[in-house]
Amino acid sequence: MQLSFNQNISLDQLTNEYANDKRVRAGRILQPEHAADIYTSLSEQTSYDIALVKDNVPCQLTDSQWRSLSGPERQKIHRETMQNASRGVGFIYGRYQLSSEQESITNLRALHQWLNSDTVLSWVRKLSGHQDIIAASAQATRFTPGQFLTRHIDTHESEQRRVAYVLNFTKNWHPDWGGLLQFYQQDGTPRDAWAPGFNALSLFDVTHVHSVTYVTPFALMPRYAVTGWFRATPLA
Ligand SMILES: O=C(O)CCC(=O)C(=O)O
Ligand SMILES: [Fe+2]
Repeated sequence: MQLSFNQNISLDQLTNEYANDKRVRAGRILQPEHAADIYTSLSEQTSYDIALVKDNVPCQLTDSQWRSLSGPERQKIHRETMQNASRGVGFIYGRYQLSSEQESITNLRALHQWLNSDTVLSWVRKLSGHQDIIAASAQATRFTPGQFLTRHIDTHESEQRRVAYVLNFTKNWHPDWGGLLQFYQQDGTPRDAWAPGFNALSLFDVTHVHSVTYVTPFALMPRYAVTGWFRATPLA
């Protein structure tokens, strides 16, 4: 599968919008049949680790690691996650890091290659003004009820991230289910929030303060996305 932008979107218009506030989002970004294939991969072929903060260190537990923990060990992790979150720290969500060289899930490999294509990288360079962007990292994420990612910025010293992207693959998401990409002013005052869509792209400068709000217990489906950063360093 060779991905491409949906012909109906205007990249120039998105470039102009980004200039206002270093943020832009667009629906129907990929050709619909390609978005459908990626959704199938995210919902049926991807096994997600649990990303969380354990003993004050961000880490990932595989499904089997999680299942091999005793009840009290899981409760301890849950308690730490909740205590951190009460102070606005930490996260818990499903995460699958795409391998840049040998990604085995074909549709996700195609997506990662497309994100690193000249077409996409040169557009993001133009849109953001960051001429030093040379690569895009990528991870698949799944937020299920009770999961969240607290307020943060995405700057990263060694990766030299410039622009964050979120490609959402969530059909008929109800905004009351949470899982919103919430933006904040620097002092923590909430700004606007973007609900996840299907085949929808959000792009924002890594200095924007943001979070993924708590996915409520009554959300009827997981929130799937492919996210990452356009960066000035090569992928490992
Ligand atoms: O999934 C999203 O909407 C944002 C994810 C995010 O902020 C991150 O991974 O740093
Ligand atoms: Fe982020």
